[in-house]
Amino acid sequence: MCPHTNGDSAPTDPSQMVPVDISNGTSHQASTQTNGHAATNGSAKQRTNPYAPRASDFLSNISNFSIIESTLREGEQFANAFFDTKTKIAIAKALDAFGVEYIELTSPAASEQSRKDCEAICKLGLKAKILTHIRCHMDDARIAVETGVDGVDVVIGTSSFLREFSHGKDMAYITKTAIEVIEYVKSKGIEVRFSSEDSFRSDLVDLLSIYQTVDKIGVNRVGIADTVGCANPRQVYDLVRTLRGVVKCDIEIHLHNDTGMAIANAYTALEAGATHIDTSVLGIGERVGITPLGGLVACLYAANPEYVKSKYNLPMLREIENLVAEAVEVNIPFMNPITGYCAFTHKAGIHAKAILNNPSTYEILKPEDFGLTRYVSIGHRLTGWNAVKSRVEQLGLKLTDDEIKDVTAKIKELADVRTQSMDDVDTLLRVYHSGIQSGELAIGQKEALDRLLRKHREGQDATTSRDNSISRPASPTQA
Ligand SMILES: CC(=O)SCCNC(=O)CCNC(=O)[C@H](O)C(C)(C)COP(=O)(O)OP(=O)(O)OC[C@H]1O[C@@H](n2cnc3c(N)ncnc32)[C@H](O)[C@@H]1OP(=O)(O)O
Ligand SMILES: O=C(O)CCC(=O)C(=O)O
Ligand SMILES: [Zn+2]
Repeated sequence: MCPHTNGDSAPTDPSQMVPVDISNGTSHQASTQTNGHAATNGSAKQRTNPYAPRASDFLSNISNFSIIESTLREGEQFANAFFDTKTKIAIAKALDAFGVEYIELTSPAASEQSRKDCEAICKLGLKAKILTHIRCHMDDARIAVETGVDGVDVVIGTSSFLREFSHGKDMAYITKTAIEVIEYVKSKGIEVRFSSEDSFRSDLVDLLSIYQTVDKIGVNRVGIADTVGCANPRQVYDLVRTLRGVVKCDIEIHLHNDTGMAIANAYTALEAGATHIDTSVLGIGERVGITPLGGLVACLYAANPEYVKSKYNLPMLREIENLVAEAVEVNIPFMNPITGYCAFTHKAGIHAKAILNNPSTYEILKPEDFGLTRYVSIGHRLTGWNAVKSRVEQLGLKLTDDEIKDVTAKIKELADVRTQSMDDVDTLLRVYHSGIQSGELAIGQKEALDRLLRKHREGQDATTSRDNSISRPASPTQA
């Protein structure tokens, strides 16, 4: 496996982790769901979460949205990205199998190979609709409609920065060209979207006026773009909501992550009435990229798990992220939602105890819904006797609670020097258990325990060196 990618969301040394068996009646399923947040069934009284998404909000599309997956367009703008045809096809097929509604491809005007790749992906017969992304220009539009795409995403900058320093056109020219391009694409019987680049630094009157114009001529969607990642959730809510009152067509949003707001802004856009969200796998794109597919899915799953599970093949997420990470030669970030390597590993004793009783205490996402495993880490000084007890039971050892507390103290003493591997902990538990069984050990007899551990280690060293002398095979190079 590529060193950059993830095998599971567990730390690289699984020997330090206890996989938690959720089939023992302590799973999320044993709890009840309240607005996507699980509440315990036991003595704890259930209350409605006042901060949960309000189903009564008639504008909200939290449970009614489409993803426009732009790894093969915005993602190709990531500094490290080069996708050959085979890789593009593999990514497109994986995204389709995951269930995204749209796949957006680089402009066929960018290069001859980009055009051929666009045609090749259109011919795959995927369920997802294939879009390409072009400048607001008739030359690009003519090339795009010939590729076989299901729709064309048209964009042009409307902020004074871009009008002055990018294309140099005024709003009258932009509006006239937009109408020409939209009508042309529509005449070919395919979808068309019009987007203003750098929307959050554009004049609101200019924006609403051009969106209203293109809505009237029958554009399928209008797009808002936070091209420089400057927007905050409140600004996103205000702009989307205002636009919702002005156009009848769908509303797409494209959010850059320069200030870390891309997921929160996407969520807010849906609450305000946006219908389509742009994503890329791992968020790759220009600079630090855009709303990541995995992070958005995590956020929307937390709001409505059943809806998200019904739309997308969630266990595929890890595979898709690994595919793209490998293609662009980056690591999966350790703090990535869902697939970050510690995303479902619990460490502190207080957390571990509660998780073992009911995973919903410290998890908003169920690892099993993403084909992943929950782990409890116990070989460290923050561990507690409840976590150790769970391991004792997994190993089939019989110890009283007081004995488990006693051996937990030993784990902490050892872990004050260095973190103990799972093998270290298991050995200690077994030695402790056999000492208790044989009567060589009683609670609190630290020296006796140290003696037993030393004896065990010496016995092991002897076995290992005997084994080595008998069975160590000659290495291939020596043969
Ligand atoms: C915010 C975004 O991510 S938008 C999408 C970005 N995507 C891309 O840029 C796709 C890859 N780009 C390319 O391959 C090339 O830039 C091409 C083929 C599109 C254009 O290449 P060139 O003709 O060599 O122009 P260059 O890239 O230097 O400059 C962009 C040109 O497009 C014009 N332009 C920029 N944005 C737009 C727009 N939205 N609509 C119409 N024209 C535009 C500029 O004025 C400039 O025109 P000029 O040739 O008269 O100076
Ligand atoms: O077409 C769009 O809506 C967005 C274009 C883009 O990538 C951006 O503005 O950052
Ligand atoms: Zn972008």
